[in-house]
Amino acid sequence: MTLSMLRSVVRRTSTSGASRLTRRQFSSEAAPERKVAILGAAGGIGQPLSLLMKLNPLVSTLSLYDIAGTPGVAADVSHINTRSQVAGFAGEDQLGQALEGSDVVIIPAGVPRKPGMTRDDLFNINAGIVKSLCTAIAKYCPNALVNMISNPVNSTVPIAAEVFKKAGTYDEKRLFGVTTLDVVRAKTFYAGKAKVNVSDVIVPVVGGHAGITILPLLSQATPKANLSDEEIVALTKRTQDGGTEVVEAKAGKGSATLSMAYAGAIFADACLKGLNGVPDVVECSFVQSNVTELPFFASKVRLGKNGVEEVLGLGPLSDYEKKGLEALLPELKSSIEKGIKFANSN
Ligand SMILES: NC(=O)c1ccc[n+]([C@@H]2O[C@H](COP(=O)([O-])OP(=O)(O)OC[C@H]3O[C@@H](n4cnc5c(N)ncnc54)[C@H](O)[C@@H]3O)[C@@H](O)[C@H]2O)c1
Ligand SMILES: O=C(O)C[C@H](O)C(=O)O
Repeated sequence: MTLSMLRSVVRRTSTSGASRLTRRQFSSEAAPERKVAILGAAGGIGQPLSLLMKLNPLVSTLSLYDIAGTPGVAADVSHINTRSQVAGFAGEDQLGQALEGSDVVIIPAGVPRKPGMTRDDLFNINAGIVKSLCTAIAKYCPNALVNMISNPVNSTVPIAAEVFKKAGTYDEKRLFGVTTLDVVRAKTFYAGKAKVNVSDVIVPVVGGHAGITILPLLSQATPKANLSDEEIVALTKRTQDGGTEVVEAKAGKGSATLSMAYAGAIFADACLKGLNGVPDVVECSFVQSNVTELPFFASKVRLGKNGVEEVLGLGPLSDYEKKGLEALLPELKSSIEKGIKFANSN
């Protein structure tokens, strides 16, 4: 892959074409100073995500944090010929320094699934990791936009919200569960079935980020295609099971890392564009929401200078999607409640 191909990754968005404007609007010299911190930067997602964020011209400082291994990752990516200055931080005593002044904090820290596990099986380990990292975010960069990748996202986002509430720093506009990989998958699978160019495809994915809580709205997919009901069901299920497809193929060696780094880079890029005032930046994300009766829900979100500018509604749903929505609410509710309970009792 050439450098220009890699760079083009960060110029794309999954639900909005508007973000393609960025490189025209901000040359790297004119773009504001932006610090991005990656927590878990030495991991399977963290390393390729560090590479992709190093290629993003909107980043001026890239801060790579992990419990170990980050000085090496930082030294490696720092030799790449792009704008940002890179620094690696390892161990808890360097976490504050890693976070201070961050505009965007991306969190892929935590354990991944093995075959046979659900994302919820990661809760016991990852909930504690997320809680301690968010406690540090509240202390060292309370105004940062937080991009939560660590699973189970349906619970880790509510945990983060509770930690920030307790610290008195919670701003619902600044907390995001990263569900971009579901959109990336839905686009790829839809493009294959509809026989259209994937770069032209738009598919919103709503709900949450686990199994049936992932609901691609294929009735709203464009370019339009004449797919049968069976094809819609199969595409929905494949999108819902996309993570498991990768976990099984990796056969014990973890879950999606490369496609997740791609998705995480798209979402972080959208956050930076929003912060920089680029208009009409829209991505799907799991955020505090009034779209359903649940306190958190993934849907299209307009990003702006303060983070979430507007949580967009669902739009018209097919009967199949209405049933999918009804079915996902109880599971999503219980995952959200589990996160809230953990944060308040530990
Ligand atoms: N949201 C999504 O769509 C999505 C997609 C893929 C994976 N994930 C999740 O992302 C997480 C990471 O996956 P991975 O494949 O990169 O795992 P990995 O094990 O390869 O890397 C995780 C990294 O986190 C680090 N870490 C652990 N505790 C930490 C702490 N307290 N502070 C900082 N870093 C810490 C580890 O040292 C490791 O380097 C998993 O929970 C996985 O389920 C989410
Ligand atoms: O499936 C997983 O465990 C990782 C991630 O949530 C994914 O969707 O790939």
